[in-house]
Amino acid sequence: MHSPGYQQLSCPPYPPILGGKKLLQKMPLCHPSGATATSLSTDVPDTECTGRNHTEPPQIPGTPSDHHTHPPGNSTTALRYGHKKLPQAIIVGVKKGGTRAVLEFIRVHPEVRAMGTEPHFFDRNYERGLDWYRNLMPRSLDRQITVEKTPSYFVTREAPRRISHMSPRVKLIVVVRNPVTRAISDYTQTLSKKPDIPSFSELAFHNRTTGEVDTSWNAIRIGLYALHLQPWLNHFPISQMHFVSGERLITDPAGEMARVQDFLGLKRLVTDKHFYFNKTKGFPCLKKPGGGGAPRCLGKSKGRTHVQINTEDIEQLREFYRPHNIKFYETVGQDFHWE
Ligand SMILES: Nc1ncnc2c1ncn2[C@@H]1O[C@H](COP(=O)(O)OS(=O)(=O)O)[C@@H](OP(=O)(O)O)[C@H]1O
Repeated sequence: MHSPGYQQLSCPPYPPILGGKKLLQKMPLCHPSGATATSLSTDVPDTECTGRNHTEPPQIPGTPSDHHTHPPGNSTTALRYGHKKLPQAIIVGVKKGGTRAVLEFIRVHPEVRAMGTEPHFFDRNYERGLDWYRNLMPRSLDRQITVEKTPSYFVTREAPRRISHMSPRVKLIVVVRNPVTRAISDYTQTLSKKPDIPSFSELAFHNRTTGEVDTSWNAIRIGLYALHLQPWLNHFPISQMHFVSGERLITDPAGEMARVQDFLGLKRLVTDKHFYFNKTKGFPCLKKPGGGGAPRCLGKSKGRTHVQINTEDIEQLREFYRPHNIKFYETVGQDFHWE
């Protein structure tokens, strides 16, 4: 996890919120003390190392530090001679899909510069303007592309219009995962912060006996991918969107990242040589390039043990999502095999 300094928050505690479901909706995020932004996400590049502690320093927008990036060979050059650009590619979703893994893996590429934290510009900070947004980005050389990730964009109604207004040619990456597993992952995360919330089943179903699913609960609603995709298609051709399988990202990270690099028009430099399977974590992790130093796994909040949910509930949710999944597969022309 992050260092204590990273976790220190400068805003007051939230007022008590009544009702379990509200507790599970996204609340405005506090920011690390000293940050000038009010709503940068706490989903930071919380990579952990095998062998030594490798916590990254806090990101303070607008300061000329290089912690936005991992150090590929030419990052120093980019820092000295580069300039801040609006992103040419954005990982727009989905929450708990595997977005941090894609960002950390793609930023290994020497032609990629990435912002480490989530700026939440197109949902929470839009009124701050494009100059504010650009200033958050790391410096990059002309040939390098700038990438950011904010998974809540995918379910933000205004985001497609706002993003296309910024740049109609921006490339969009969506990391999708079985919506049932995604919902359980989302709930597990909330439960870890608020242990007193109602059970998953109480929140997921209006009526447990009839199996009527409560689509107003965010953890369920986010998984209606076909629904959320429609507004994007009013602003972007589907060819400008790339869908990463959150499942394959775990079983074959190099394969998924090859497709991401192709989509971004990058040479396939992030390959199977960069990954190893960490048995303790149960996930692929990054090898340290050149063999020196420690390898890097994502942090403890990535790859949590999920809350146990009874099989009938899971089966009912699978049934519920099936037609939505099929519509999604048809729209994107790809079968993710979530049945
Ligand atoms: N290599 C690797 N290491 C660790 N975790 C990995 C990896 N690849 C994918 N994942 C999956 O990423 C899930 C978290 O998704 P996100 O990063 O999108 O979460 S967040 O929305 O930013 O909070 C996280 O979900 P949980 O397993 O539920 O914790 C992981 O399953």
